[in-house]
Amino acid sequence: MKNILAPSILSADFKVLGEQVKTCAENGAEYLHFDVMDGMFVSNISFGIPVLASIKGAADIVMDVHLMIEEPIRYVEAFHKAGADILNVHYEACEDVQATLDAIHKCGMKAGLTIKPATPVEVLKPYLDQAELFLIMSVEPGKGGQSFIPESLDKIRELRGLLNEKGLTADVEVDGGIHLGNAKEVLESGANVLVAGSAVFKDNIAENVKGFMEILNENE
Ligand SMILES: O=C(CO)[C@H](O)[C@H](O)COP(=O)(O)O
Ligand SMILES: [Fe+2]
Repeated sequence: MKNILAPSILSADFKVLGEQVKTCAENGAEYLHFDVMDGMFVSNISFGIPVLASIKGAADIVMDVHLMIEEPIRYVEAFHKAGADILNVHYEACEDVQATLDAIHKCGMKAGLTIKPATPVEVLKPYLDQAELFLIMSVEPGKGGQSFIPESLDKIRELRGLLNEKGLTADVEVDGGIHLGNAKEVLESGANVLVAGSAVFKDNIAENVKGFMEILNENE
């Protein structure tokens, strides 16, 4: 299973966003994690459709969009048009999860289904063959720079186990509090896509991405 780094631009320097995205891609990051917050599902507001459309051309990288918004089905088409490749929606934010995943697929995007730290993996069972990616939040969604919740490791193991039982090879992505010191154990638990915001965009971005790529490649 391919291991992938998804730098979260929530911690980027927006004055030079395009350059920083290019640095991530040039040093091995394959996904760019794009956190959208609506001030309702989470209390913060981040950025949205025009920013995505604008950075789409900055580098050759898969746009992995994490929608922390209520009723994301309303915006599926708009994010597709702006350049999303993978659209992650929260289980907790959808009135009709299946209809939302279907809408994402209808536009030709990959679907990601996301759960918050307090939501059990069990709720994903009906959708295991309905999404290409499952995102386990390892912090409370809403802001970057928080500490990894250790119980997330059990959730990752449980989810990978359920997928394996069914012979499914979906991406298991983990988001929140990931750094060079805990990346290996997150991968060993069964994740293959690591989101990292503050650990990538502090100090030397190229060196940080290279450090993650080394761990990702060693643990494939
Ligand atoms: O979805 C998110 C927050 O809601 C971010 O993707 C996440 O927190 C990444 O930031 P960091 O690596 O600094 O924890
Ligand atoms: Fe995120």
